[in-house]
Amino acid sequence: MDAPSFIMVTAPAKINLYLGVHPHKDERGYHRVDTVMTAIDLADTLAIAPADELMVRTVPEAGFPMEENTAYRAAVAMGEAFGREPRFTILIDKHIPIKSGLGGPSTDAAATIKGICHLWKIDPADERIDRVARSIGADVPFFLYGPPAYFTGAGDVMREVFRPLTGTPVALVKPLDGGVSTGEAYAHFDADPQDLPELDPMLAAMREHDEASIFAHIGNNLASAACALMPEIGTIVAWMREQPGVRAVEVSGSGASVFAVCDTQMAAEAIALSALNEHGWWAQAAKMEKSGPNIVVG
Ligand SMILES: C[C@](O)(CO)[C@H](O)COP(=O)(O)OP(=O)(O)OC[C@H]1O[C@@H](n2ccc(N)nc2=O)[C@H](O)[C@@H]1O
Ligand SMILES: Nc1ncnc2c1ncn2[C@@H]1O[C@H](COP(=O)(O)OP(=O)(O)OP(=O)(O)O)[C@@H](O)[C@H]1O
Repeated sequence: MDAPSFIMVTAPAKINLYLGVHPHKDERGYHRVDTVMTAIDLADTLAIAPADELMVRTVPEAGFPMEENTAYRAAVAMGEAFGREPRFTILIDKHIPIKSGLGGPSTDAAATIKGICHLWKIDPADERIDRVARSIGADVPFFLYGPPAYFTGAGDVMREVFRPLTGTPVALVKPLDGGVSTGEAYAHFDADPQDLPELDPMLAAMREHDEASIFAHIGNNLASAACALMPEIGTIVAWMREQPGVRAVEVSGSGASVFAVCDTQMAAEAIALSALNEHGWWAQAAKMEKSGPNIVVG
């Protein structure tokens, strides 16, 4: 059988089990951040095929120019880093909502980088890859590594990898329309900085794979900026805390999504259903995953 003329790459979302934003910034204006992230099984899918020129399309259609798409920017950056022309058609099936704090733009970029590595037969461990990833966005390196991990620097420097929490159920809920822009959330944080949640107990719990302790130490000091920019997020947090079968609730990254770690998949699905039916919010049940983007065809 002939090899397929395209590859398919899954691009899973993430949630931040811990996010601690420090008040000081680096020379680029990026905040120092400590974060523990895990991938989840809500995913975009990318089809990447060799073509005459670089073209990126999304379904549903994006309301911004293709050149601004992180997948396009990642392909251009790969071309520059490896001295080749990135001639591909990239079709992205979008399932991860935009401005949701679930890392959609970043995972699409990481999936593009992994896909191009595969097509150009580049070792993904090549040192140029990490630089390309960081040039697209702070969350992109996480998606290249995959398992739950502790990142520091601007949230783009990997410090420690942990055992996956694969299969742990989560309910995701966000306001139906709109979201929070990451840049605006950080700007709001500067105007009203918040204390750091405790990091060491979370890292110890991740090392010991102690689920009860991990979920007891979930925290995010960017959450109040997200809630200030979009007060409905605070309503969702309070509502989710009252739902049965919930172990922990937190805003993911810069919002607008809120996640609840649940006892069972059924509890996560019941929460998603009530959020949708009773409040008209966007909602989805998901599970924690063990890796970032994966090539599934090709
Ligand atoms: C909120 C998180 O998702 C938590 O994982 C990340 O910190 C954000 O990662 P991201 O979406 O990949 O962010 P980027 O696209 O790199 O940055 C968007 C904007 O957020 C702000 N930003 C981002 C990361 C960081 N450590 N400090 C910042 O101040 C900057 O204004 C930047 O222009
Ligand atoms: N592949 C992509 N998918 C979605 N949005 C993209 C993509 N590429 C670029 N964008 C731009 O990114 C903007 C959203 O980025 P932003 O970082 O604010 O939100 P996010 O979806 O919450 O991502 P994150 O969780 O990484 O912070 C969109 O409004 C759009 O203009």
